Amino acid sequence: MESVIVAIDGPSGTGKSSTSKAVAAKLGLSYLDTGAQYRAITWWMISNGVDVHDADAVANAAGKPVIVSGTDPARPTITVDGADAAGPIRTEEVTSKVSAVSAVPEVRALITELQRTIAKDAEHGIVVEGRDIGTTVLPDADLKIFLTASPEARAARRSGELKGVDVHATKEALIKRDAADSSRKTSPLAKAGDAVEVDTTELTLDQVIECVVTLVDEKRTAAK
Ligand SMILES: Nc1ncnc2c1ncn2[C@@H]1O[C@H](COP(=O)(O)OP(=O)(O)OP(=O)(O)O)[C@@H](O)[C@H]1O
Ligand SMILES: Nc1ccn([C@@H]2O[C@H](COP(=O)(O)O)[C@@H](O)[C@H]2O)c(=O)n1
Repeated sequence: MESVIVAIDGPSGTGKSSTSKAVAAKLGLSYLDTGAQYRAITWWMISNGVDVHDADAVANAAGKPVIVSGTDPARPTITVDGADAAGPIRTEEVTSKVSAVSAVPEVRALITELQRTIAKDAEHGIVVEGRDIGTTVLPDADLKIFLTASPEARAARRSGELKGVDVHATKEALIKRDAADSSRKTSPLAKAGDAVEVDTTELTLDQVIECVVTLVDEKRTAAK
């Protein structure tokens, strides 16, 4: 198996981005952060005065922004209408509104199409991380991983990133976002039936990376 497609899904803060970037870099693969794309379209909606809780308004505007993702794991990029969106998509406002926008079927249809095109064009293969990659976007991925971790571990990790942020409030916000993402009708956050579940609660990031690299190697060996 020359080119390999790896799907990594899971709830917020389980280590999807950190793991996917490192695995892609180690194996010479491309990397796609699909959460960044949903954040980018949310940022565009906010910036253009679209009420994110009005699903019809979001659906009508969904085709307007041009979202481009750079897939080098050493320097992933995201632009909206040509402007760098890497900073603005990480604000508290975008984080609190992204689940409403990502639940709109028209948004998901457009972004899913974009994701499939990027995966198809990745010459050496790609690691794609998100919530519905193994179930919907790339159901034929060579390897599917579903990362989990306790809410306490995830909140502690996030609070470590954002100095001075209250761990309890962070935990509640994570739980709320996961509940919204898991309960939406279209393509909810879910583990694919054939995904390997890795509980990262007691693992270091390096151990998780090693685990995924080993699983990819096993797949490649089995395919020879
Ligand atoms: N196994 C681990 N042990 C300790 N810290 C970790 C581990 N995995 C990731 N982290 C840290 O946890 C934080 C969240 O990780 P990351 O952004 O990769 O999660 P995520 O699943 O992509 O989150 P989100 O879905 O919200 O974007 C980062 O600061 C990262 O360095
Ligand atoms: N495949 C995906 C990926 C993400 N989402 C939505 O985007 C939000 C932000 O994701 P992060 O990984 O950057 O935290 C997430 O909460 C989902 O609402 C999605 O729907 N599908």
